[in-house]
Amino acid sequence: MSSFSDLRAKRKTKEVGSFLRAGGTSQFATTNDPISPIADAGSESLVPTETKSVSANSSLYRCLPLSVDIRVNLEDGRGIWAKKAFVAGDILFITKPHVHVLSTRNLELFCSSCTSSAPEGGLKRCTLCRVVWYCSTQCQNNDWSVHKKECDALQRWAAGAPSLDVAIPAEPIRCLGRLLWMKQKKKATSVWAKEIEAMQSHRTSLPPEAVEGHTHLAHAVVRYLGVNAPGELGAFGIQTAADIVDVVSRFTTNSLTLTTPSLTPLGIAVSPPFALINHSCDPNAVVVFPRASNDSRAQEPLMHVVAIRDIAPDEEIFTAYIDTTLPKPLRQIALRTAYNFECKCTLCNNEVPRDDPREAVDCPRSCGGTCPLPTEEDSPLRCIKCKAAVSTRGAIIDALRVGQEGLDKATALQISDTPKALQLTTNLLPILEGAKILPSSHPRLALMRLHQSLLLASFPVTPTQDALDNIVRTTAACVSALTAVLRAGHPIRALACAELGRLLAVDEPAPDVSRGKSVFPPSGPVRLRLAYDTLVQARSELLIGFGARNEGGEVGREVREMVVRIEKELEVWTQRMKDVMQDTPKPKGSKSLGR
Ligand SMILES: C[S@@+](CC[C@H](N)C(=O)[O-])C[C@H]1O[C@@H](n2cnc3c(N)ncnc32)[C@H](O)[C@@H]1O
Repeated sequence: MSSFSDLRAKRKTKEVGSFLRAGGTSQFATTNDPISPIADAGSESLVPTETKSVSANSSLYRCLPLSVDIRVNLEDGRGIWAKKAFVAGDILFITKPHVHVLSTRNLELFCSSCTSSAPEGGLKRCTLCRVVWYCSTQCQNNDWSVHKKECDALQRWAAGAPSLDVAIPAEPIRCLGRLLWMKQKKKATSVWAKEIEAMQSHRTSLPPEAVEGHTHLAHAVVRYLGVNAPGELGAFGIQTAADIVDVVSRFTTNSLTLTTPSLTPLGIAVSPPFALINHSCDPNAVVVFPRASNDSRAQEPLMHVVAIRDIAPDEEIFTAYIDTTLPKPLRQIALRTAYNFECKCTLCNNEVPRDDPREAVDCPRSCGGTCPLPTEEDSPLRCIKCKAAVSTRGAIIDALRVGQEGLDKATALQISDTPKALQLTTNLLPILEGAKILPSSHPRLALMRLHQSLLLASFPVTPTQDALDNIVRTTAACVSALTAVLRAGHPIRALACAELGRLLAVDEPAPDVSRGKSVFPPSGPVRLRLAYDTLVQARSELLIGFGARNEGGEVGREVREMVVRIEKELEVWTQRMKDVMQDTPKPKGSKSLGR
């Protein structure tokens, strides 16, 4: 079994300590925008009328395999479509982002080039800017052609910073800086630059609040580049104010979150081929950075787009830009503000499925049915199944409000003041439970997931059986709630299941074998058997979410090793039991079995 020291070693940095991460399931990082006719590879303007294939005359996006193509339609602009059938776990395509940067707090923990965590000898810092770190000389050399510009800019920025906490520019500024330096180096006529230029911009339809944000970002980027006069921006292909707004809008609409193989956010990436994929709240594909065993370290980060359900030929491929565990009203707000569109996916189009587990309370008579969450202007609430009236509408609305406020506060405090954040989640969860809000509904599920990650982050050095059982129970509750809202094989659900298996396999400080099977979590060999079954289930889901050909990615391979180890332990245990049975003297008159 795993020991606590193993568990703690895993948690040494909060980044790699857990298979789980709190928060959303967003694949895109930031955003904003609507649909404009888009120039294809040969800069031929396409006016979208009906769904139309554009890949035949395209010289761009060479990394896309023949099994998919780019089509354009009025509803959502360009998108990627399947040309053949795929099954869940198939890798649709693999690509390296055109640019990526680490978020500031990860700069010292991961290699800025290949994004691996520190090797045994530690990372080496660039001695000039003292901001970026590399795992090897090879990675430093690979990055130098862009970093040499970035290095000067980082030094200039630090010299002009009024205080230490703003001595490093925020990641959107650094990412846009790298994008523009690379564009300058590759030349505007390169395929690389044309792919960046072809990404969708929402410049002409930005809402006023987005314009303000874009303007701030544009000013900061210009300062970071060290540009003194507008004319100097011509070197980056920027001639007018509209051009710079386009650059920022393309970035915010199309950038995505760079993650570890276990989905912990690492920074931001921009990949034009991946940015062709449209959104659905019930996606058929995901993007992951799984570190396949055959991917070379120097090539990383490599993003893999993986089918999480079977996809038929001529079906559009969708990923989710936002957290799909959120209820429809919150998903719609997130998509409108960040991506400028109204989602009409299968999940949003259904006039809110009245029993959507993302937004429901239990039946007041506990008949097994549910009632949709109340809103201020709703008519009387009734259980969908037995029609019992809910008399606690005011209390539910209060619990939802308090839960959301507390979630925002605890999320903001999770790193700077973990104990306070944990106190908040501990106090809030019973309020939501008391109001009968389903564990899979918002904000209860988000609070539970945050609570779980805070428990893990503050796991005692020598935990008691109670502390271990408590985190196992919380993780099991998260798995069960995620199972209600995410399909089997979704990477978040798969990781949660792997985390539960791993925790169940941790050595118990004080096993109580008399506990019985009906108590959760069980103890002793029953617990070990449950750990085994949970890890086997996790592995089958990881093989989908992180790609079957990738063996479920780095986490899938780790889980397989755990399964093999536990299998051996179970064998030893069974053998010991047999030995004990054989050594036990038989009561007089009893017949031996098998004779
Ligand atoms: C990352 S881009 C996706 C590719 C984009 N359609 C294109 O033509 O380049 C994101 C933008 O595509 C559009 N989009 C994506 N999914 C959509 C959907 N489900 N419905 C409508 N528009 C969508 C929105 O304008 C969004 O801001």
